[in-house]
Formats: sequence, structure tokens, C-alpha cells
Amino acid sequence: MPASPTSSKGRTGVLLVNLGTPDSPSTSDVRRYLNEFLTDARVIDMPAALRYPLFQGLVVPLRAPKSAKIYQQLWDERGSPLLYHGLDLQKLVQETLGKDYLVAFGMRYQNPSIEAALQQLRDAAVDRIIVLPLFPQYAAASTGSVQEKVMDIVKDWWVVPSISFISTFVDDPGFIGTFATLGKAEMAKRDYDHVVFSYHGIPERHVLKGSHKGYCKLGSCCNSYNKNNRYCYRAQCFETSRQLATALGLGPEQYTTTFQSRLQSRLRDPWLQPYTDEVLKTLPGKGIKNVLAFSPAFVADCLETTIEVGEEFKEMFEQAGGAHWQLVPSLNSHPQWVQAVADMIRRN
Ligand SMILES: C=CC1=C(C)c2cc3[nH]c(cc4nc(cc5[nH]c(cc1n2)c(C)c5CCC(=O)O)C(CCC(=O)O)=C4C)c(C)c3C=C
Ligand SMILES: [Fe+2]
Ligand SMILES: [Fe+2]
Repeated sequence: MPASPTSSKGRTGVLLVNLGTPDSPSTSDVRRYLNEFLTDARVIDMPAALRYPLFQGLVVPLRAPKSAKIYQQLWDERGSPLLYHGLDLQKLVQETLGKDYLVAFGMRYQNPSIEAALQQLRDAAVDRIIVLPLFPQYAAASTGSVQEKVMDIVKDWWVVPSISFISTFVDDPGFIGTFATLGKAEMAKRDYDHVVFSYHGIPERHVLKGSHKGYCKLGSCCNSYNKNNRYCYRAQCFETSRQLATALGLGPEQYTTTFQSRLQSRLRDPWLQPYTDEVLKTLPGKGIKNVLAFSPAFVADCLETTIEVGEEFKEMFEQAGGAHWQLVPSLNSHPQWVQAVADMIRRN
């Protein structure tokens, strides 16, 4: 009798993706990174005929030397925190998930590239691929851009395996729980008068463009998280704050949600408000002298957390009469976060 074909279940590929960072803090590497980042139509949503001359020709050449100085402050003996925390997470999630999974790591901009990470999964002939962009709140400029890049690459494959995306994890118990653990560790060290949850900003226009049937109007529509605003960045940030506040035992008057890192002048292009730098300057005048700050739009420390929130905002707060401003470290490769990522993958 002829032998019947055998079937063996293959591995599941996992692609963890973060935003990207320059290869080094030199001006030329920062320029290359910013050129790729700021010509992405999901980040700068202008016609290409305007975007390239304005950003490659003007904004990036002016910004690169200044950004490079800040990256030089951020860089440590292991390099860029966003990269080494990502690689640590990849290794630990691989160990946790075991041999039925193959975990790869890529960056949307620069290196290691998403192309190389997907090729690694393709070479291993994985049965299916789960893509986890490491952004808790969906934004077209972050998660959406990763999704577009992945689809753009696999569209050229002759055989495309099943692919799924985890597009938002704002209320994932492991994500919330790990930030709560880290926050409680800081709260145990001293008393705080107030908590600030500072999220990466995006232009208000981006939120309105993603509004489902006009539901989101940048008003009280974002105060509850429901099927109409599942992917509204503003509603997701508010939901993360509410969940974190509950986990930390904070009442509504004990915390404020703010937005940081705006790129353009707010006169020309308003970003989500209130702006963190403006809010923090008003706090000492209200008797709030000790602030615990979280950056829950990021799952790894990077320029936006360590330098902007941890150093620049601290200095501004102290200059405005504040006594103590403390950044809660990001999730990085905390064991509880590694477990949370593995659980999200297994559940998918
Ligand atoms: C949390 C997700 C992010 C969203 C949404 C996002 C939107 C967004 N960002 C810019 C411009 C810049 N962001 C920069 C750094 C940066 N941004 C994110 C994440 C999101 N950005 C991360 C993780 C980082 C840090 C990277 C690191 O290497 O540590 C920068 C570069 C730094 C600088 O020059 O200031 C820019 C520029 C826009 C315009 C935008 C949405 C439209
Ligand atoms: Fe950004
Ligand atoms: Fe909304």
C-alpha cells in the first residue's frame, strides 16, 4: 500500500514591531531616520508633492542636528533603549512561548527592518503570523503604518500565510497590571499629590479622519470606550488612564490625562490637548508639588519617555515651583509584561 501523507503542524510566527530609532546618534544617522519617518504618508498626511520638499528639504535638515544632540543624551552603553528593550522582549517572549512559536522583532523605520523580520518567519515556513505592533493605543501614524508596511511586503509573496494583527491593547489586563506594578513601586517610596498620564500626541485632524461615521468630535464622545470609538486614539488614551487609575486606586480628581511631543506649531495644526508642558506648569500653583508621571503610550523607554518626560518636564515642573517630578519606568522587559505579551499571542 502507498504510504499516506503525514501532516505535521508548523510553528506560529510572531512579529513584534516598534517604531524605530536611528542606527547611531550621529547627525547623519538621525537624518536618515527622520527622512524615512517624516515622509511616511500616515505620519505626515500631506500630498507627496508637498511632503518630500517640505520635510526632506527643510524640516529634517533643520531638525536632525538638534535631535542628534538629544539622542546623544539618550544613548547608553547598550545603545538606543527602544532597540535593546525590544530585543530583550523578543528573547524573553520566545523563551516563554517555547518551540511552537518563532518570535521576530522589527522596527517600522530603520533597523532591524520589518522586511528582515518577516523574511526570518518566511524562511522558517511558519503556518501563520501574528503581528503585534508595540503601541497600546491604535493610531494610523503608528499601528496603521506598521500594518500597511507588513501588507506591502507580503503582497509580493506567492504564498501568503494567515496573518492577523493585534491592533490595540489599551485595556489588556497584563499591560495595565504591569504599569500598575511599576507605579505602585514608586508610590511606595514617597507620597504623591497627583498623577499625570502623558501620551504621545497626534494632530487632532488624525483623530477626526478616523472618526467612525462622525462619532468622534474631540468632545465628550471619547469619555467612554465603546464600539463606535474602538480605534479612536483619544478615547483609547482616556480608557487607559481610567483603567490605570482603577488599578492604582486613584479617584478622577487625582489624575490628569495630557498629550506630549507635538511636532508642528499648534497655531497651524492643533494636536491633541491638553498639552503636558502647559498643564504641568499650572500644577504647583494649585498646591500640587509632587507628581508621579506615566507615559502609557510607550511600552519601552525611549527619547519620549526618558528625556522628554523624565528630564525636560521635570525641569519645567521644578522651574514652575514644583518639588518632585518622577517618571514611572516603562514596561521594557519586566517579567509581568513578558507574560502579558505571551498571553496576548496565545489568545490570538
Ligand atoms: C506611541 C506611538 C507613537 C505615535 C502615535 C507617534 C506619532 C508621531 N510622532 C511624530 C514625530 C516624532 N516622533 C518621534 C519619536 C518617537 N515617536 C514614537 C512613537 C509614536 N509617534 C516613539 C517610540 C519615538 C521615540 C523613538 C526613539 O528613538 O527613542 C520623533 C523623533 C524624535 C525627535 O526628533 O523629536 C519625531 C520627529 C509625529 C509627527 C507623529 C504623528 C503624526
Ligand atoms: Fe512620535
Ligand atoms: Fe473619540
